[in-house]
Amino acid sequence: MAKLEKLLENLIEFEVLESHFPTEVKGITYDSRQVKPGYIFVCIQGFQKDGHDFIEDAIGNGARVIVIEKDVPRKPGITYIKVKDSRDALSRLSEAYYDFASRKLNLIGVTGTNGKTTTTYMIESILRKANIKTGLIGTIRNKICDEVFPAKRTTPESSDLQELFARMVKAGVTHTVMEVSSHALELKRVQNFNFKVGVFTNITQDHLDFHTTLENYRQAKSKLFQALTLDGVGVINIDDPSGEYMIERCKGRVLTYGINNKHAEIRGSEIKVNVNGVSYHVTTPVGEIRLKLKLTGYFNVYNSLAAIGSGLALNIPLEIIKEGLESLTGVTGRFEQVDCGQNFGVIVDYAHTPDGMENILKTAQQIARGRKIIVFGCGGDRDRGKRPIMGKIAAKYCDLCILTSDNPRTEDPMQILRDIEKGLLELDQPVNYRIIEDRREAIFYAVREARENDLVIIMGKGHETYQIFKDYTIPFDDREVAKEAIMSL
Ligand SMILES: CC(=O)N[C@H]1[C@@H](OP(=O)(O)OP(=O)(O)OC[C@H]2O[C@@H](n3ccc(=O)[nH]c3=O)[C@H](O)[C@@H]2O)O[C@H](CO)[C@@H](O)[C@@H]1O[C@H](C)C(=O)N[C@@H](C)C(=O)N[C@H](CCC(=O)O)C(=O)O
Ligand SMILES: Nc1ncnc2c1ncn2[C@@H]1O[C@H](COP(=O)(O)OP(=O)(O)OP(=O)(O)O)[C@@H](O)[C@H]1O
Ligand SMILES: N[C@H](CCC[C@H](N)C(=O)O)C(=O)O
Ligand SMILES: [Mg+2]
Repeated sequence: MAKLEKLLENLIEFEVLESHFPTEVKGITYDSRQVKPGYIFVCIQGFQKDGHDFIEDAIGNGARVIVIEKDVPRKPGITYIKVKDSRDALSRLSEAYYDFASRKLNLIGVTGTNGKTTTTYMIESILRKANIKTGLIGTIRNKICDEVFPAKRTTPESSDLQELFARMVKAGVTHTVMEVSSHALELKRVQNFNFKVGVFTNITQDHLDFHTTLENYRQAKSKLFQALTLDGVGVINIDDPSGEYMIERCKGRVLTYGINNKHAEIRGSEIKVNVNGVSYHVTTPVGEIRLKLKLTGYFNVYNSLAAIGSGLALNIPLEIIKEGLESLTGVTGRFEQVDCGQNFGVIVDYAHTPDGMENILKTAQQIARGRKIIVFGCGGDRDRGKRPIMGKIAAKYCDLCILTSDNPRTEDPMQILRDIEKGLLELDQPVNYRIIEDRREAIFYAVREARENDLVIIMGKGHETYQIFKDYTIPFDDREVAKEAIMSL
């Protein structure tokens, strides 16, 4: 509970159009359906809907303070506050409502097209090894110490974040590691936050439906490095073509990592990838270590170098960093093996971008002893440009490609598959492929086709336990379906 007057001290540029002070505030939200008595309702003009259209619902649910960007008919007994930017106001009001919880935590933010979830898991493991009480926010789940909470999106809305932070502070958490998506940076979900560490993994094509150009996408990502604390550190991949761009925009100290660039301060070498993991050597400004990760793939060396940089930025000893990384056994739905004793391999992975896919298939090539069979699709209502590119990559690396639905959302599933097929057919060589729209059938088909030593890669949905169609969502878990398919042999 807080006094509205107190919260308004944290707002800039606002006008109280109608006031009924003093007002006790019992919560704050941007969604009329979440309003409870005594809540502030902040109206956001979104991409699909306009929050101003739901003011009546919000008042019906008990909102007594309405934050607006444009003029609306007023009702007696209700306080109306007009602001220039509702998303900014949401962030500022909730920051004050939750007693500036974000400032009481050491925030470690990870951004980049691929590797955010994996890197946050690695950093969490290091922090825990150092006996630090941690919070985690990301695609798979949110965590406060050992307590797990479901995640709706990669980076929640600002008020939901502040609420989580407040619970973290209450639980004694001192460090919070979070994924910071480009949507979050663009839509001000992390506006006014100060990050102690900002990590840049990489930028490759994705989300052009939202950002329209790669330049806008890159610029959105760079905002994380402008939001560092004065003593903050930007941990930046300088093998990535956008690394330099992030360095130029980094407000704090820079710590670079890489494999190819000999100027990288944290540098991996002597990399050996095998089916159960990867081993390599790392030089850092404070010493050298040999590492044996239980996660496989060349790309995971990059993720771990980012995690090492974060650990060093937080003054964690190298030995503890090594222990933290080596004790991580895997990340749900990322190169996860499904083993029911069958004589071929089955991997479930979350690659959903051309770069992620290429990385996984290169790893598959390094470890596979037989044919590679891929089952994948692309999400609807997301970047359409990546579809043919992914088709082409699949055809280049795999002996059999099975195109199937991912989350079609509001799009026609067959149209998505035809978009992928276009790329698949661009290759000069003949491609062995099938289109099976139903994902369950597709997985069963792949498993039935697999012979001894083959590798079936079921890609794109990883940890997801649902499939989203236009008008409904069904429970769906690639790992469970793969098990059923194997057991049916
Ligand atoms: C493009 C995008 O990110 N959109 C998000 C954004 O939508 P929006 O602001 O346009 O909102 P809107 O749906 O048009 O509605 C406008 C306002 O009316 C409100 N409303 C709406 C209906 C109602 O009955 N009552 C009501 O008050 C809404 O709560 C909202 O405040 O804010 C909404 C509320 O928080 C989000 O649900 C919505 O996420 C959509 C569903 C989404 O799919 N987002 C994805 C793309 C996303 O954010 N992904 C990133 C990263 C992905 C990655 O890691 O690769 C993520 O961080 O998860
Ligand atoms: N550093 C990396 N470079 C390229 N591909 C990667 C990297 N790390 C992971 N991947 C691939 O991308 C997939 C997603 O990885 P992860 O979940 O860690 O990324 P993310 O950035 O959190 O994704 P999202 O944008 O959905 O939150 C993995 O399953 C793997 O196939
Ligand atoms: N966080 C990513 C995940 C995509 C995963 C894929 N299964 C899809 O639904 O497109 C996104 O929202 O673009
Ligand atoms: Mg993620």
